[in-house]
Amino acid sequence: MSTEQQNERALEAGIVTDMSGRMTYGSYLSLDQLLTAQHPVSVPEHHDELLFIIQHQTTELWLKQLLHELSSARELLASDDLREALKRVARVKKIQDVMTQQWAILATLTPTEYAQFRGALGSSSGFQSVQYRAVEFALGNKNEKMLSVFRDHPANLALLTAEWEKPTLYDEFLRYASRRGLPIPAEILDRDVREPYRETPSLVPAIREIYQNHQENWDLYEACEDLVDLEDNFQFWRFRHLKTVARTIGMKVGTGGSSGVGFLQRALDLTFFPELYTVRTEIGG
Ligand code: HEM
Ligand SMILES: N[C@@H](CC(=O)c1ccccc1NC=O)C(=O)O
Repeated sequence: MSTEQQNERALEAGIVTDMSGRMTYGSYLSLDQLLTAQHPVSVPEHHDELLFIIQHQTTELWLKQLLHELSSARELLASDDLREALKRVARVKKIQDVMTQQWAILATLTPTEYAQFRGALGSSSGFQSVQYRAVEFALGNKNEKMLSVFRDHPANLALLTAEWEKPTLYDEFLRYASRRGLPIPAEILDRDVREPYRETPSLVPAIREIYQNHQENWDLYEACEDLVDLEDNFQFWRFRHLKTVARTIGMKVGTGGSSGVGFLQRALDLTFFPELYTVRTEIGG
């Protein structure tokens, strides 16, 4: 009887099994490091703490990719390549979908289970995620006060300070639109990019022009809708976080010292691209 008939696949003669001195799957991906970087702190170790760690680590990996794509999108806009920039944004949107869906896994953690190891987490909190904060900054939610959280970690402080000083994705988009001849006001083009982006009524006519004459401005029109998708997706992530927190710790204060649910609720009032929403009120008269 052949091995196939015994429900076992035969290895082909060409398949490399002597890996000595070669690049391997594990070495290329640094799996020895990645898969030994889960260190539960509960004593005795709680079964569900591994899930809690992996959910955060996978999110951090995706945040790293988001930063990579967003930085590239900004650079492409600065070099007038809107089409390529929108490819980056398309990928960002897909990653956001995965990050939002991922909450469903952590939602299987019951309040009783979480309470059994929450105490071991001390004052650590997602509030201290430097990559999350960098993504918020890249999208326009700048907040100088956040830098102090990282004052004891020079590399993180440097990463976030660099992000704080950079124009946001929206800044780069509006600069590009200005170069394309749209009437972007000087107060936008000259704004201090370290400040949170604030709604600017004098920008609305330029956005209205894009939406009203969308056939003539098709790529800009598409870009605006992509940005709205991106903001939508970001809010979905925030909302799932809030709802997961509510079902897991109720109205308890957070380990990071905030009020918890109330603090997260207020993040839902923040907007990255306010004029893209304002224009909707005016469309169609
Ligand atoms: C049971 C699971 C979770 C609970 C109970 C929880 C709870 C909280 C609370 C209460 C805060 C407010 C800050 C504080 O006082 O601690 C917070 C902030 C935060 N958490 Fe979580 N969290 C959970 C899971 C996650 C996961 C999986 C991530 C993914 C990285 C995450 C990322 C964040 C971020 C980025 C913030 C800051 C949000 C902001 O500044 O608006 N959290 N979380
Ligand atoms: N802030 C959470 C703890 C928490 O979720 C957490 C703890 C350490 C590292 C990341 C976390 N995730 C989100 O805040 C709490 O208050 O229970």
